[in-house]
Amino acid sequence: MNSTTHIESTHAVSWRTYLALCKLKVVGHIVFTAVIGMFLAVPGLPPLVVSLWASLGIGLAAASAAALNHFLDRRADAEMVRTQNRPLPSGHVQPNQVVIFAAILGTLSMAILLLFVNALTALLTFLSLIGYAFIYTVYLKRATPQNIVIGGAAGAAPPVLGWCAVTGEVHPYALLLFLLIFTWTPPHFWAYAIAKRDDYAKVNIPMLPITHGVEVTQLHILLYTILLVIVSLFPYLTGMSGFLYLGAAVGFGAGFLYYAIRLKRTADNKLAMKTFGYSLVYLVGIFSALLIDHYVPLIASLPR
Ligand code: HEM
Ligand SMILES: CC(C)=CCC/C(C)=C/CC/C(C)=C/COP(=O)(O)OP(=O)(O)O
Repeated sequence: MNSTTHIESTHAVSWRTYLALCKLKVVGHIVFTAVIGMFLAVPGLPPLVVSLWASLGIGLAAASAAALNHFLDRRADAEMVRTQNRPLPSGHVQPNQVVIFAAILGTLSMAILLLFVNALTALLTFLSLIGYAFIYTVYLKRATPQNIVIGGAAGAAPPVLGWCAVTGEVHPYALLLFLLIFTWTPPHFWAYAIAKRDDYAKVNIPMLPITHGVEVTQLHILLYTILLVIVSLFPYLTGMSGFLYLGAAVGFGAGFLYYAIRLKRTADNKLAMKTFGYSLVYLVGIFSALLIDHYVPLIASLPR
Protein backbone atom coordinates (compact mmCIF):
# COMPACT_ATOMS: atom_id res chain seq x y z
CA MET A 1 0.00 0.00 0.00
CA ASN A 2 1.52 3.37 -0.88
CA SER A 3 1.40 6.40 1.41
CA THR A 4 -1.43 8.08 -0.51
CA THR A 5 -3.76 5.10 -0.23
CA HIS A 6 -2.86 4.74 3.45
CA ILE A 7 -3.75 8.35 4.19
CA GLU A 8 -6.97 8.17 2.20
CA SER A 9 -8.05 4.89 3.78
CA THR A 10 -8.38 6.60 7.14
CA HIS A 11 -10.76 9.24 5.73
CA ALA A 12 -14.39 8.97 4.76
CA VAL A 13 -14.87 8.63 1.02
CA SER A 14 -16.52 11.66 -0.57
CA TRP A 15 -19.79 11.25 -2.41
CA ARG A 16 -18.07 12.87 -5.41
CA THR A 17 -15.70 9.93 -5.52
CA TYR A 18 -18.65 7.50 -5.61
CA LEU A 19 -20.23 9.55 -8.40
CA ALA A 20 -16.97 9.45 -10.37
CA LEU A 21 -17.00 5.63 -10.12
CA CYS A 22 -20.41 5.58 -11.85
CA LYS A 23 -19.19 7.17 -15.14
CA LEU A 24 -22.24 9.43 -14.94
CA LYS A 25 -21.99 10.86 -18.45
CA VAL A 26 -21.99 7.40 -20.00
CA VAL A 27 -24.78 6.25 -17.67
CA GLY A 28 -26.78 9.36 -18.64
CA HIS A 29 -26.52 8.45 -22.31
CA ILE A 30 -27.40 4.83 -21.58
CA VAL A 31 -30.54 5.82 -19.66
CA PHE A 32 -31.40 8.28 -22.46
CA THR A 33 -31.36 5.51 -25.12
CA ALA A 34 -33.33 3.23 -22.78
CA VAL A 35 -35.99 5.91 -22.26
CA ILE A 36 -36.32 6.42 -26.02
CA GLY A 37 -36.85 2.64 -26.29
CA MET A 38 -39.72 3.00 -23.77
CA PHE A 39 -41.36 5.84 -25.73
CA LEU A 40 -41.05 4.06 -29.08
CA ALA A 41 -42.53 0.84 -27.69
CA VAL A 42 -46.07 2.24 -27.42
CA PRO A 43 -48.25 4.40 -29.68
CA GLY A 44 -49.12 6.92 -26.93
CA LEU A 45 -47.17 7.60 -23.75
CA PRO A 46 -45.48 4.76 -21.82
CA PRO A 47 -46.76 4.04 -18.28
CA LEU A 48 -45.09 6.70 -16.11
CA VAL A 49 -44.42 4.74 -12.92
CA VAL A 50 -42.99 1.65 -14.65
CA SER A 51 -40.86 3.88 -16.89
CA LEU A 52 -39.40 5.72 -13.91
CA TRP A 53 -38.56 2.51 -12.07
CA ALA A 54 -37.09 1.00 -15.23
CA SER A 55 -34.90 4.08 -15.85
CA LEU A 56 -33.65 3.94 -12.27
CA GLY A 57 -33.03 0.17 -12.43
CA ILE A 58 -31.17 0.35 -15.76
CA GLY A 59 -29.15 3.39 -14.62
CA LEU A 60 -28.14 1.67 -11.37
CA ALA A 61 -27.05 -1.45 -13.29
CA ALA A 62 -24.94 0.61 -15.69
CA ALA A 63 -23.39 2.52 -12.75
CA SER A 64 -22.68 -0.77 -10.96
CA ALA A 65 -20.99 -2.12 -14.11
CA ALA A 66 -18.94 1.10 -14.37
CA ALA A 67 -17.77 0.81 -10.74
CA LEU A 68 -16.78 -2.83 -11.32
CA ASN A 69 -14.88 -1.73 -14.43
CA HIS A 70 -12.95 0.77 -12.26
CA PHE A 71 -12.14 -1.99 -9.78
CA LEU A 72 -11.11 -4.61 -12.36
CA ASP A 73 -9.06 -2.14 -14.44
CA ARG A 74 -7.40 -0.37 -11.49
CA ARG A 75 -3.85 -1.52 -12.31
CA ALA A 76 -3.99 -0.57 -16.01
CA ASP A 77 -5.79 2.67 -15.10
CA ALA A 78 -2.87 3.62 -12.82
CA GLU A 79 -0.45 3.35 -15.77
CA MET A 80 -2.37 5.39 -18.35
CA VAL A 81 -2.28 9.20 -18.39
CA ARG A 82 -5.97 9.35 -19.36
CA THR A 83 -7.06 7.30 -16.33
CA GLN A 84 -4.43 7.83 -13.64
CA ASN A 85 -6.54 10.40 -11.78
CA ARG A 86 -9.51 8.07 -11.41
CA PRO A 87 -10.68 7.38 -7.84
CA LEU A 88 -8.78 4.10 -7.35
CA PRO A 89 -5.37 4.96 -8.85
CA SER A 90 -5.40 8.30 -7.03
CA GLY A 91 -6.16 6.58 -3.72
CA HIS A 92 -9.44 8.37 -3.03
CA VAL A 93 -11.18 5.07 -2.36
CA GLN A 94 -10.12 1.51 -1.54
CA PRO A 95 -10.75 -1.46 -3.87
CA ASN A 96 -12.99 -3.26 -1.34
CA GLN A 97 -15.13 -0.12 -0.95
CA VAL A 98 -15.63 -0.02 -4.72
CA VAL A 99 -16.71 -3.68 -4.81
CA ILE A 100 -19.19 -3.12 -1.97
CA PHE A 101 -20.53 0.02 -3.70
CA ALA A 102 -20.95 -1.86 -7.01
CA ALA A 103 -22.67 -4.76 -5.23
CA ILE A 104 -25.14 -2.40 -3.54
CA LEU A 105 -25.97 -0.63 -6.81
CA GLY A 106 -26.30 -3.95 -8.67
CA THR A 107 -28.52 -5.49 -6.00
CA LEU A 108 -30.73 -2.39 -5.83
CA SER A 109 -31.04 -2.41 -9.60
CA MET A 110 -32.11 -6.05 -9.74
CA ALA A 111 -34.56 -5.62 -6.85
CA ILE A 112 -36.17 -2.61 -8.56
CA LEU A 113 -36.43 -4.30 -11.95
CA LEU A 114 -37.79 -7.55 -10.49
CA LEU A 115 -40.30 -5.92 -8.14
CA PHE A 116 -41.53 -2.96 -10.18
CA VAL A 117 -40.76 -3.75 -13.83
CA ASN A 118 -40.57 -7.34 -15.09
CA ALA A 119 -38.37 -10.42 -14.90
CA LEU A 120 -37.28 -10.37 -18.56
CA THR A 121 -35.98 -6.78 -18.26
CA ALA A 122 -34.17 -7.75 -15.04
CA LEU A 123 -32.57 -10.76 -16.77
CA LEU A 124 -31.48 -8.82 -19.87
CA THR A 125 -30.11 -5.97 -17.72
CA PHE A 126 -28.20 -8.49 -15.62
CA LEU A 127 -26.72 -10.04 -18.77
CA SER A 128 -25.64 -6.56 -19.99
CA LEU A 129 -23.98 -5.88 -16.64
CA ILE A 130 -22.09 -9.20 -16.75
CA GLY A 131 -21.30 -8.63 -20.43
CA TYR A 132 -19.63 -5.26 -19.82
CA ALA A 133 -18.16 -5.64 -16.33
CA PHE A 134 -16.81 -9.16 -16.71
CA ILE A 135 -16.85 -10.52 -20.28
CA TYR A 136 -15.60 -7.26 -21.84
CA THR A 137 -13.44 -5.84 -19.03
CA VAL A 138 -11.82 -9.03 -17.77
CA TYR A 139 -11.61 -11.10 -20.93
CA LEU A 140 -12.32 -9.43 -24.29
CA LYS A 141 -10.46 -6.18 -23.60
CA ARG A 142 -7.20 -8.09 -23.17
CA ALA A 143 -7.91 -10.85 -25.69
CA THR A 144 -8.64 -9.37 -29.11
CA PRO A 145 -8.78 -6.07 -31.03
CA GLN A 146 -12.41 -7.00 -31.76
CA ASN A 147 -13.02 -6.48 -27.99
CA ILE A 148 -15.19 -3.41 -28.39
CA VAL A 149 -17.13 -4.81 -31.35
CA ILE A 150 -18.25 -7.84 -29.33
CA GLY A 151 -18.42 -5.95 -26.01
CA GLY A 152 -20.52 -3.31 -27.76
CA ALA A 153 -23.48 -5.69 -27.46
CA ALA A 154 -23.77 -4.75 -23.76
CA GLY A 155 -23.77 -1.03 -24.54
CA ALA A 156 -26.32 -1.52 -27.33
CA ALA A 157 -28.80 -3.29 -25.05
CA PRO A 158 -30.43 -0.29 -23.25
CA PRO A 159 -33.12 0.56 -25.88
CA VAL A 160 -34.11 -3.14 -25.85
CA LEU A 161 -34.24 -3.01 -22.05
CA GLY A 162 -36.42 0.10 -22.18
CA TRP A 163 -38.76 -1.41 -24.77
CA CYS A 164 -39.01 -4.65 -22.80
CA ALA A 165 -39.68 -2.74 -19.58
CA VAL A 166 -42.96 -1.33 -20.89
CA THR A 167 -44.12 -4.21 -23.10
CA GLY A 168 -42.55 -7.30 -21.55
CA GLU A 169 -41.24 -8.44 -24.95
CA VAL A 170 -38.25 -8.03 -27.26
CA HIS A 171 -39.75 -6.55 -30.41
CA PRO A 172 -37.89 -6.66 -33.78
CA TYR A 173 -38.01 -2.82 -33.85
CA ALA A 174 -36.16 -2.80 -30.52
CA LEU A 175 -33.52 -4.99 -32.15
CA LEU A 176 -33.12 -2.32 -34.87
CA LEU A 177 -32.25 0.17 -32.12
CA PHE A 178 -29.80 -2.37 -30.72
CA LEU A 179 -28.20 -2.69 -34.17
CA LEU A 180 -27.91 1.08 -34.45
CA ILE A 181 -25.83 1.40 -31.25
CA PHE A 182 -23.95 -1.81 -32.02
CA THR A 183 -22.66 -0.41 -35.35
CA TRP A 184 -22.09 3.02 -33.77
CA THR A 185 -19.75 1.69 -31.05
CA PRO A 186 -16.68 0.87 -33.22
CA PRO A 187 -16.30 4.36 -34.77
CA HIS A 188 -17.16 5.88 -31.35
CA PHE A 189 -14.39 3.99 -29.62
CA TRP A 190 -11.73 3.60 -32.31
CA ALA A 191 -11.59 7.36 -32.91
CA TYR A 192 -10.81 7.72 -29.19
CA ALA A 193 -8.34 4.82 -29.31
CA ILE A 194 -6.37 6.48 -32.14
CA ALA A 195 -5.91 9.60 -30.01
CA LYS A 196 -4.99 7.57 -26.90
CA ARG A 197 -2.98 4.83 -28.62
CA ASP A 198 0.25 5.54 -26.69
CA ASP A 199 -1.61 4.96 -23.42
CA TYR A 200 -3.08 1.65 -24.60
CA ALA A 201 0.32 0.49 -25.91
CA LYS A 202 1.86 1.20 -22.49
CA VAL A 203 -0.42 -1.31 -20.76
CA ASN A 204 -0.47 -3.90 -23.56
CA ILE A 205 -4.19 -3.65 -24.20
CA PRO A 206 -4.64 -4.93 -27.77
CA MET A 207 -6.75 -2.09 -29.17
CA LEU A 208 -6.94 -1.99 -32.98
CA PRO A 209 -4.53 0.96 -33.50
CA ILE A 210 -1.91 -0.96 -31.48
CA THR A 211 -2.33 -4.40 -33.05
CA HIS A 212 -3.04 -3.38 -36.66
CA GLY A 213 -1.85 0.22 -36.84
CA VAL A 214 -3.55 3.55 -37.27
CA GLU A 215 -4.22 3.18 -41.00
CA VAL A 216 -6.20 -0.04 -40.58
CA THR A 217 -8.14 1.62 -37.74
CA GLN A 218 -8.91 4.68 -39.88
CA LEU A 219 -10.25 2.35 -42.59
CA HIS A 220 -12.33 0.38 -40.04
CA ILE A 221 -13.82 3.63 -38.72
CA LEU A 222 -14.83 4.66 -42.23
CA LEU A 223 -16.29 1.23 -43.11
CA TYR A 224 -18.26 1.00 -39.85
CA THR A 225 -19.52 4.55 -40.37
CA ILE A 226 -20.79 3.60 -43.84
CA LEU A 227 -22.43 0.52 -42.28
CA LEU A 228 -23.92 2.73 -39.55
CA VAL A 229 -25.43 5.11 -42.11
CA ILE A 230 -27.00 2.12 -43.92
CA VAL A 231 -28.31 0.64 -40.65
CA SER A 232 -29.69 4.06 -39.67
CA LEU A 233 -32.01 3.89 -42.69
CA PHE A 234 -33.65 0.65 -41.46
CA PRO A 235 -36.11 2.36 -39.06
CA TYR A 236 -37.46 4.31 -42.05
CA LEU A 237 -37.31 1.40 -44.51
CA THR A 238 -39.21 -0.92 -42.14
CA GLY A 239 -41.94 1.64 -41.45
CA MET A 240 -40.92 2.15 -37.84
CA SER A 241 -40.12 5.84 -38.42
CA GLY A 242 -41.07 8.49 -40.95
CA PHE A 243 -39.62 11.25 -43.12
CA LEU A 244 -38.57 13.43 -40.23
CA TYR A 245 -36.36 10.68 -38.87
CA LEU A 246 -35.06 9.90 -42.36
CA GLY A 247 -33.93 13.52 -42.79
CA ALA A 248 -32.12 13.45 -39.45
CA ALA A 249 -30.50 10.06 -40.20
CA VAL A 250 -29.18 11.36 -43.52
CA GLY A 251 -28.05 14.69 -42.03
CA PHE A 252 -26.33 13.29 -38.93
CA GLY A 253 -24.96 10.41 -41.02
CA ALA A 254 -23.44 12.86 -43.52
CA GLY A 255 -21.74 14.60 -40.59
CA PHE A 256 -20.28 11.32 -39.31
CA LEU A 257 -19.09 10.38 -42.82
CA TYR A 258 -17.46 13.81 -43.15
CA TYR A 259 -15.43 13.17 -39.97
CA ALA A 260 -14.62 9.56 -40.89
CA ILE A 261 -13.39 10.56 -44.37
CA ARG A 262 -11.27 13.40 -42.97
CA LEU A 263 -9.88 11.09 -40.30
CA LYS A 264 -9.08 8.49 -43.00
CA ARG A 265 -6.82 11.08 -44.65
CA THR A 266 -5.01 12.26 -41.53
CA ALA A 267 -4.46 10.56 -38.18
CA ASP A 268 -4.35 13.84 -36.28
CA ASN A 269 -5.12 13.26 -32.59
CA LYS A 270 -7.23 16.41 -32.36
CA LEU A 271 -9.34 15.34 -35.31
CA ALA A 272 -9.67 11.86 -33.79
CA MET A 273 -11.02 13.41 -30.55
CA LYS A 274 -13.38 15.63 -32.57
CA THR A 275 -14.67 12.52 -34.35
CA PHE A 276 -15.18 10.86 -30.94
CA GLY A 277 -17.04 13.98 -29.75
CA TYR A 278 -19.20 13.96 -32.87
CA SER A 279 -20.09 10.29 -32.26
CA LEU A 280 -21.86 11.44 -29.09
CA VAL A 281 -23.65 14.27 -30.91
CA TYR A 282 -24.71 11.72 -33.54
CA LEU A 283 -26.11 9.26 -30.98
CA VAL A 284 -28.12 11.89 -29.14
CA GLY A 285 -29.24 13.48 -32.43
CA ILE A 286 -30.47 10.32 -34.04
CA PHE A 287 -32.26 9.03 -30.93
CA SER A 288 -33.89 12.42 -30.39
CA ALA A 289 -35.05 12.30 -34.02
CA LEU A 290 -36.57 8.84 -33.48
CA LEU A 291 -38.51 10.22 -30.53
CA ILE A 292 -39.72 13.41 -32.24
CA ASP A 293 -40.68 11.49 -35.36
CA HIS A 294 -42.68 9.03 -33.22
CA TYR A 295 -44.81 11.80 -31.72
CA VAL A 296 -45.34 14.05 -34.74
CA PRO A 297 -48.44 12.13 -35.94
CA LEU A 298 -49.82 12.10 -32.39
CA ILE A 299 -49.33 15.85 -31.96
CA ALA A 300 -50.76 16.53 -35.44
CA SER A 301 -53.91 14.53 -34.61
CA LEU A 302 -54.66 16.47 -31.40
CA PRO A 303 -57.90 18.48 -31.61
CA ARG A 304 -57.24 22.23 -31.94
C1 HEM B 1 -18.41 -1.47 -25.27
C2 HEM B 1 -18.81 -0.34 -25.82
C3 HEM B 1 -18.12 0.99 -25.55
C4 HEM B 1 -16.81 1.28 -25.42
C5 HEM B 1 -15.63 0.32 -25.50
C6 HEM B 1 -16.70 2.70 -25.13
C7 HEM B 1 -15.52 3.38 -24.88
C8 HEM B 1 -15.42 4.65 -24.40
C9 HEM B 1 -14.22 5.26 -23.91
C10 HEM B 1 -12.87 4.59 -23.80
C11 HEM B 1 -14.52 6.51 -23.52
C12 HEM B 1 -13.58 7.55 -22.92
C13 HEM B 1 -13.62 7.42 -21.45
C14 HEM B 1 -13.02 8.56 -20.71
O1 HEM B 1 -12.76 9.63 -21.29
O2 HEM B 1 -12.85 8.40 -19.50
C15 HEM B 1 -15.93 6.70 -23.76
C16 HEM B 1 -16.61 7.85 -23.47
C17 HEM B 1 -17.95 7.97 -23.59
N1 HEM B 1 -18.83 7.03 -24.04
FE1 HEM B 1 -18.38 5.21 -24.72
N2 HEM B 1 -17.94 3.24 -25.11
C18 HEM B 1 -18.84 2.24 -25.34
C19 HEM B 1 -20.20 2.34 -25.39
C20 HEM B 1 -20.88 3.49 -25.12
C21 HEM B 1 -22.31 3.60 -25.14
C22 HEM B 1 -23.26 2.47 -25.46
C23 HEM B 1 -22.60 4.88 -24.83
C24 HEM B 1 -23.94 5.57 -24.71
C25 HEM B 1 -25.08 5.05 -24.95
C26 HEM B 1 -21.35 5.59 -24.61
C27 HEM B 1 -21.26 6.91 -24.26
C28 HEM B 1 -20.10 7.54 -23.94
C29 HEM B 1 -20.02 8.91 -23.42
C30 HEM B 1 -21.18 9.84 -23.16
C31 HEM B 1 -18.67 9.17 -23.21
C32 HEM B 1 -18.06 10.49 -22.70
C33 HEM B 1 -17.74 10.33 -21.24
C34 HEM B 1 -17.13 11.56 -20.63
O3 HEM B 1 -16.81 12.53 -21.34
O4 HEM B 1 -16.96 11.55 -19.39
N3 HEM B 1 -20.33 4.71 -24.82
N4 HEM B 1 -16.45 5.56 -24.30
C1 LIG C 1 -27.37 -1.65 -18.75
C2 LIG C 1 -25.95 -1.94 -18.64
C3 LIG C 1 -25.49 -2.67 -17.46
C4 LIG C 1 -25.13 -1.47 -19.63
C5 LIG C 1 -23.66 -1.62 -19.65
C6 LIG C 1 -23.07 -0.29 -19.92
C7 LIG C 1 -21.92 -0.27 -20.87
C8 LIG C 1 -21.68 -1.35 -21.83
C9 LIG C 1 -21.13 0.76 -20.85
C10 LIG C 1 -19.95 0.87 -21.72
C11 LIG C 1 -19.41 2.25 -21.68
C12 LIG C 1 -17.93 2.41 -21.57
C13 LIG C 1 -17.40 3.65 -20.95
C14 LIG C 1 -17.07 1.52 -22.02
C15 LIG C 1 -15.58 1.74 -21.96
O1 LIG C 1 -14.98 0.85 -21.12
P1 LIG C 1 -13.42 0.81 -21.10
O2 LIG C 1 -13.01 -0.03 -19.93
O3 LIG C 1 -12.87 0.40 -22.43
O4 LIG C 1 -13.05 2.34 -20.90
P2 LIG C 1 -12.08 2.98 -19.84
O5 LIG C 1 -10.72 2.40 -20.11
O6 LIG C 1 -12.13 4.46 -20.13
O7 LIG C 1 -12.58 2.61 -18.49
